[in-house]
Amino acid sequence: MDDSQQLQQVRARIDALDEQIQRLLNERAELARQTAQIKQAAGLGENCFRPEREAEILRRVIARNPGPLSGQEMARLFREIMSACLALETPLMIAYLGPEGTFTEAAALKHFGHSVKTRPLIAIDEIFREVEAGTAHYGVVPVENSTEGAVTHTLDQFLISPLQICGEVELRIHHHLLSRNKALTEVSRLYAHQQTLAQCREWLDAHLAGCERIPVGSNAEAARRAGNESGCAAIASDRAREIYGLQALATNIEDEPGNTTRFLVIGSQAVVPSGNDKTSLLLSGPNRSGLLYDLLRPLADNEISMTRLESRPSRRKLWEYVFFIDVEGHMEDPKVATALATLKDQASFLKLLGSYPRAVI
Ligand SMILES: C=C(O[C@@H]1C=C(C(=O)O)C=C[C@H]1O)C(=O)O
Repeated sequence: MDDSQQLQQVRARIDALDEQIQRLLNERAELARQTAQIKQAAGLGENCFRPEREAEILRRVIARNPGPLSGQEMARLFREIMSACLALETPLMIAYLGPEGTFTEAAALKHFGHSVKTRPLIAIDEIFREVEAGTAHYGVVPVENSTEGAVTHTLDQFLISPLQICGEVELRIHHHLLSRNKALTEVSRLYAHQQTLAQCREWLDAHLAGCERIPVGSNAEAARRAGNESGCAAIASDRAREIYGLQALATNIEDEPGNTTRFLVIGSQAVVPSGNDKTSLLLSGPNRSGLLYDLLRPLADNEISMTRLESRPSRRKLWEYVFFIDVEGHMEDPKVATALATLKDQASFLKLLGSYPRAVI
């Protein structure tokens, strides 16, 4: 058998497999549709998205995957399959911190897949309002960056919003220097979001020391401006480069190679346990010595691991703070429930922001 015959044979096998995969996908879609009908008949609401079920499916895909495709790659494919199946019913509407081309858009698509509808909004409080009003099923907002820390606008919204956290997304962030101009020497003004300027400070000091740095609302907005003005550049993503037709004068200019942003998915749904969850809460008490120690003791006593602690001004009294705490486990897990019951007695203010599956992909 010569090479071309061999190739033909292998291709014929691929074609046969593709046919099977396609048939199975449609069979799966039909079953997903049936579950949606059962849920609707049972009065479980028109939104059929189940974060805990999707997280379980993705974890199982990774655990049983023999390769050669990597577990993460396979999970991404299944992410899209579930997204398409769900869109057969009411496609989800996801509000995110825009404009188009932001990392928050990338995070929203990573979490929900590409079969959802998305709506870019220009401020974090607008996303909360849109989801509260029910015009979007979920919202996606940034909450912390591994280099620069908390996104305080998001934390402050949780003080006043009734929404729950339904999920988290982690995204590796790569920043590029984008411009209409062809050389670094032609650039005298630089636009980017404040956090991004901070994440690239060392690179900018070394390569664009004399350039004016102008903070703007988002990196996508920076890219839009760089597309309209000569002699300026933006720091933004590769997606923003495509959208605004810019050239990359330098790539991956973030100071920390592991630069990662964590996003939260907000909605009005309480998520049931998935088997690997986190719980977020807000705590505060009257300012006195040992307050934080006392507030954290019930967690330690119940062997609950805290993954994050952030403090913000309470906005009620000068030098009084609220603590944002993330712990491992679901609020229905016995140990977490015991700790929360004790905390409720001790803190003057306790607000549960939600339990949700840990990020899988
Ligand atoms: C199919 C269901 O509903 C939705 C679709 C899923 C899927 O395609 O696998 C999984 C969870 C839900 O978001 C279900 O609950 O089983």
